[in-house]
Amino acid sequence: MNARPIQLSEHFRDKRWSTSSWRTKAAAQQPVYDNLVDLEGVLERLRQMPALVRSTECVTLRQQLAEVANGWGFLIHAGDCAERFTDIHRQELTRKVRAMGQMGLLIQHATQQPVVQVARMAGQFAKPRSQGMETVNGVQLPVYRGDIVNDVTAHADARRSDPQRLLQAYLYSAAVMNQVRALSGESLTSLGLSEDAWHLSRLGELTQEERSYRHVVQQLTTILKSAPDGAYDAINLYVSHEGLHLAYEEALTGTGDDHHPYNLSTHYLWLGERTRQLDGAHVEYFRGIHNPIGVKIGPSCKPEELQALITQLNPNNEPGRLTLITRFGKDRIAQSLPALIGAVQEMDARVIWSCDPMHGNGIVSSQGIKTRRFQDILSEVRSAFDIHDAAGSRLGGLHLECTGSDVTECLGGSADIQEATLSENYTSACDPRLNASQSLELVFMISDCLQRQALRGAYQKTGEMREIG
Ligand SMILES: O=C[C@H](O)[C@H](O)COP(=O)(O)O
Ligand SMILES: C=C(OP(=O)(O)O)C(=O)O
Ligand SMILES: [Mn+2]
Repeated sequence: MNARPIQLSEHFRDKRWSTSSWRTKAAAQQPVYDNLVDLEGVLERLRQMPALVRSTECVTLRQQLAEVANGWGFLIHAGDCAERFTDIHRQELTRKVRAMGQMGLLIQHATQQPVVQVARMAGQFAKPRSQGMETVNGVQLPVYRGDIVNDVTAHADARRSDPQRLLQAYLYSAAVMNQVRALSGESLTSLGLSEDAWHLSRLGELTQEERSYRHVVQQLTTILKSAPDGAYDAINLYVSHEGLHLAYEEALTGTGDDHHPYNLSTHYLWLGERTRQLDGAHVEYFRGIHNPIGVKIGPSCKPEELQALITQLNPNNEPGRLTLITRFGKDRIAQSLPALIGAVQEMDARVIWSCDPMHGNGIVSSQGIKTRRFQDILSEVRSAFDIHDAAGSRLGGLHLECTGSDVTECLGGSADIQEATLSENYTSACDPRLNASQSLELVFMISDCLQRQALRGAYQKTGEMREIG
């Protein structure tokens, strides 16, 4: 079905876009550099650097996402809150790719539909912050803004914005991308899917839920054993990051094979909750690139504002171009989401709805550590499914902060992480991530919602109608 173009306001139609037109607008959350000559030198070097992705890969991802927007398939978008240069480590990367693949397999098993996997990886180095300054041990310091800007160490020198980090971020992204590409097309099984990798050995006294998780893993293991190598579990991972540091993004924007502008440092970019001002520099940059994009939507977003954002970011109403990533918090989703769904339905906008159950559920432990409760995260995802179902809409994606190793950053889950043990292996430099077992558990615990949705009647696969269930 061809989507109806959305009416662009005159205000917008008149404006010419270029890779640098964002510079005429107010840009939130940008670092301040004290040496602009150094900065310009680094940006010039970045402009000469090879692309990290091909525009044709972005087009393929857009096509796969178009299927999801049309009701066929599911998007899993997940990874670190902030990648760190020092965490870029061969085995750690393999664990992250494996965890993504395992979540993908569980979703595919529940829905019997394709899963599109996009990692927050190979460039997720820039962080927007609530405050510009913080006090550590009585000393006022600029906040950490991600490894692309400064260092997390609580010292004035470390917190200075250093332009050389832009080049390092590019080079580390290239190194990560190289490993992602090396694993692409491999079978996930070849990365090792032992009982340990499914975190089965953790389960002690088996509850009903744990028994059925074990059963699903056994089924998957049988399917994987009988399928030809890679037929069911081939790794096909796209990469993404928040398009925050606009000078960096501009330097890595080039012309694609189809002669349109693309950000060639990543397949997919998203616009953050703190930088999606309608008249701001980030929206200006995003509207011109042809990559598939996402935009975070928090409780402050009004229906008319969402409609204006959609109009600016996807004026031709192309399915696969735009994902709305909602992040309200478990207690606010019921109040915020229905009116926004109504706004999207009113304009017949072809978007993917994705749920980020992380960023509205942050809490601080009694020892002052940033954390999130597994139960709150699960509750927001379940509510998102229910609210979309009730409104005749469809939840097409899940957006998580998680990692492939055994960190202790979020509370609860079957690993039962408590406040007292949070500091045992808390390595995130920004927000708390689900560890590998909590991630698999979360995805498993929404299998019923995924299944119900997949069986819920008619859906549209590009060009044809099919009935299931
Ligand atoms: O990842 C998201 C934001 O950068 C993060 O939640 C901001 O954290 P802050 O409120 O500690 O600045
Ligand atoms: C900054 C982030 O989220 P949000 O913009 O939703 O706060 C993030 O995804 O890490
Ligand atoms: Mn985050």
